[in-house]
Amino acid sequence: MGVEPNDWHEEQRRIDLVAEEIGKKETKLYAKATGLKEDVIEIRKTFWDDVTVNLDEPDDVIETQASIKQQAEFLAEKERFHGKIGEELKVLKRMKKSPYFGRIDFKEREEELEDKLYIGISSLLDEKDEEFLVYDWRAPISSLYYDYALGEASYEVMDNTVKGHITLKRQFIIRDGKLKGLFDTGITIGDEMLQEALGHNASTEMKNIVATIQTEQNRIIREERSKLLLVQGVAGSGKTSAALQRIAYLMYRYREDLNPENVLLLSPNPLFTGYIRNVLPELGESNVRQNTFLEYLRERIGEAYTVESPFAQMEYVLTQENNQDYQTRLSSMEFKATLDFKKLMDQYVGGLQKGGLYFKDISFRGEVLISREGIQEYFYSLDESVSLPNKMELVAKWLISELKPFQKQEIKKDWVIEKVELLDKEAYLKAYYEAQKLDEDMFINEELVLRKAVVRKMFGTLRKQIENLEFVNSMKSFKQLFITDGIKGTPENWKAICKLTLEHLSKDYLSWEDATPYLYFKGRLIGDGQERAVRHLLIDEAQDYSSFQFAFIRHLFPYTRMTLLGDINQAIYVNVTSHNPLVPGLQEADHERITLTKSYRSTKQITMFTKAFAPGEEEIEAFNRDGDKPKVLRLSEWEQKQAILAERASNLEKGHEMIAVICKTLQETENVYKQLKDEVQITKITEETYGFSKGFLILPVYLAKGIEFDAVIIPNASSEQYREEDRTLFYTACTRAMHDLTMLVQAEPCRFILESEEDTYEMVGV
Ligand SMILES: Nc1ncnc2c1ncn2[C@@H]1O[C@H](COP(=O)(O)OP(=O)(O)OP(=O)(O)O)[C@@H](O)[C@H]1O
Repeated sequence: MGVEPNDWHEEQRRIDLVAEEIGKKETKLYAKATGLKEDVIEIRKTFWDDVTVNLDEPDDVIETQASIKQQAEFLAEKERFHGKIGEELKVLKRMKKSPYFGRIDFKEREEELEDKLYIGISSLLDEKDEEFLVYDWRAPISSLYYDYALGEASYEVMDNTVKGHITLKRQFIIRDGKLKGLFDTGITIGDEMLQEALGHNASTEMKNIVATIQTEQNRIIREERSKLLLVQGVAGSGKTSAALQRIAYLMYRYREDLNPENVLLLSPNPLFTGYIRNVLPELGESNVRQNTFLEYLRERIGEAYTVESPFAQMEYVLTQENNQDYQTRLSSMEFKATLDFKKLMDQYVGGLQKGGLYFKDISFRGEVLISREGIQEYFYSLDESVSLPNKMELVAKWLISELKPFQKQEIKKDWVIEKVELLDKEAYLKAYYEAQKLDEDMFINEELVLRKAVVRKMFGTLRKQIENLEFVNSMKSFKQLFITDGIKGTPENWKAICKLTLEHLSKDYLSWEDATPYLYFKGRLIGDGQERAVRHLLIDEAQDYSSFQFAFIRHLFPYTRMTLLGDINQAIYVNVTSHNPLVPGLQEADHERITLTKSYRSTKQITMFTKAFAPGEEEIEAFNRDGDKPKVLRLSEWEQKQAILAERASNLEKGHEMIAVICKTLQETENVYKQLKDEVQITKITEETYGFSKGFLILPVYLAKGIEFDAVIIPNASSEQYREEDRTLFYTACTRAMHDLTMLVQAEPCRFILESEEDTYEMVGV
C-alpha cells in the first residue's frame, strides 16, 4: 500500500489539530503557573508575617521552629508544583514541534472498528480528557509499534494479552509542526527513518532513538522479568541508547514509586557522562544518578588516599614496559582482578576473628584516653561467633561508655573556659535558662553549664568518630595481608607483588587494582553501608570490569536489579576481563541475555572492514548505509603531520563537524598534539575533560569509549604500534567512526589491517 497525496494532506491536518490542542493546554498551564508563581512570590514576601516568632521561653522557641518549618514546607510544595508544571510545559513545547513519530491502525479481535494509534514522546489527551491523541511510546499498547509488522499482533497489559491485527504502520518525520516525511512500512521499523536518523553528523550530545527503536533493542528496554539483564552488543549496536531508553521506560512504568535517586548509571568516563546528559531530559525525564566507577570508589575511600584511575593504569600498561616492576605489576593486576583473590581475602578476614586486627588510639587534645592496645584487648575478649561489623558496633558502644569519666574530668580544666566563646547564641541562651532553674549562685551555675556545653561539643566530635568506627585501622590491617607469611593460593611471584603493593600503600596510594579490594576489605571489617536506595543499576561498558569488581558491586547492591551492557570485542583491560559475565557460557543465576549483532553507527564499508579483526566470535552485521571505504595512507614519519592536516581538510569539505585523531596512548596523544597545535585549532581530551565542542579533537582511545565522531584519523596504525595484544584497542578506535576512517602507517601496516579483505579498504601510497 503506497502513500497517497491525500494521506499527506490528512496527516498534516491532524498535526495542525493536535498542535491547536497543545496550544490550549499550554495556555491553561501557563495560567496555572503564573498563579502559582505569584503565590510563591507573595509567600516569600510575607514569609515572616505568617510565622509566630517568640523566643522568650524554650517552649516558645520550639513552637517558633515548628511554625517556620510549616511555612517553609508550604512554600516548597508550591515551588515543587510549579516545577512540575514547568516540566509539563517543556514536554508540550517539544510535542508542538513534533507531536508523534508513528502510527499504527490496530483492530482488536472481537472489535468492529480499528483504532488509529499515534505514538510520541508523551501521552496527550483531547480537551475532554477522554481520547488519546497521542500515546506515550512507553505505554503497553505502543510496543505494537516496535515489535510487529503488518498482520497478527498482540501486547500485554495488566497480565492480559490483547490480540488483534495491524492494518497500517506509518512513520512520520515532523519538524516545527510540518510534515517532512511519511513512510508506510511493512517491516517492523522501516529503513528510511533509520537511514534518516543515522545519516546525520555526529554530535557532542547523544540523541534519543525513540522513533526508530529496533525490536531487539525494545526487548532490552522493556525487560522486567529477570534480576540481571546481560547485553552483549557489538560496537555501535545501540547499547547505550537502549540503556537510556530503558531508564526512561522504567521511570514511566514505575512513576509512582521510582524517582531519579533510585536509579544509578555507571559510565566509563566523565566525557561520556557529559555526552549522554541530554537524552533523558529530551524524553521528558530527569537525569538519574550518574557516576563513573572511579568517582564512586573515590567518594567512598575518602581523601586520605590517592586512588589511581583506570586510565592511568592503562597508560602504565601500554607505555611502561621498561619499568623494572612491569611484570610484577601486570601479574598483580591480573591476580587482584580475580575471584581467587577475593576468596583469599575472605579467608584472611575470617582469620582476623582470632587476631591481627589493628586499631587507633582514642585521643583528646593530644592525650591518649584509650590506647589501641586497650581496644584490641577488648575486641578480642568478645565472643568469636559475633560477626566483625557487629563486634565493631559493640566496641564503639564500649568506647562511648568509657569516655564518660574523661568527659567529666575535662569540665574543670582551664582550657575549657577559653573555648566558651566558640559556642553559639543558642547555647548561651540555654545556659542562662538552665542556670535560672537551679536556684543557687546564678553566675557559677551559668559558667558550669557553659563549660559542660563546651566539653559536650568537643566530645561530641569524638563520639561521632567512634560511631563512624574510625578507631579501626583498616589500612594497617589491610597491609598486613601483604606481610603475612604462608598465605595459600597466591601466584608464584606473590612476594614481589607484596613488596610492590606495600610500596604503594606506604605512600597512601591505592593503585586501581588495589582500590576495590581495599574498599571491600574495609567493608568486611566495619560494614559497608549497602546501597538500598538504588533499585536499578545500569553499567555501561561492563566488559571493562573485573570479576572482583563485579562481585564487589553485587555485594554492595544486594537487592538491586542490574543491567550490564558491554562488548567483549572492546574489552581493553585485557588483564581483567577473562571472567566477565558478558562472556557467554558463564553461568549467572536468574538472568536474561540479549545479544545485539547489528551495528548502526558506522557505514557499511567501515563495519565490513572492522568485523574482520573483531576479537570475539559474535556475528557482526552492517547496517546498510553507504560511504567511502576506509583509507590506509602509507607515508614516511615526517609526512605524518601534513597527512593529518590534509585528512582534516578533506573531512571538513565533506561537511563533517567532529573529526577525531584517536591515539593508542596519552603519550602518543601528547606527541601528535604538539605537532598539530600551532598549525590548527585542536582540542586535546584528557581524563579530566568533562565536555567537548564540535571541531577537531585528539584523544587516547580509552577515553573515546562509548563516543562517536564523523571521521576518525588513526595517526599510527603500523605493526610496531598495534600488536596482537592491542586488538581490542584498535577495534575500539576504528569503530568510533560514523562516516569516514583513515589510518596512517609509517611502516608495515598492523596485522589487523592485513587481516581484512583487501577490497574492504583503500591503500594509498607505496
Ligand atoms: N534504533 C536506532 N535508531 C537510531 N539510531 C540508532 C539506533 N540504535 C543505535 N543508533 C545510533 O547508533 C549509534 C551507536 O549507538 P550507541 O552508542 O548506543 O551504541 P553502543 O552499542 O553503545 O556502541 P559502543 O559499544 O561502540 O560504544 C548512535 O549514534 C545511536 O544514535
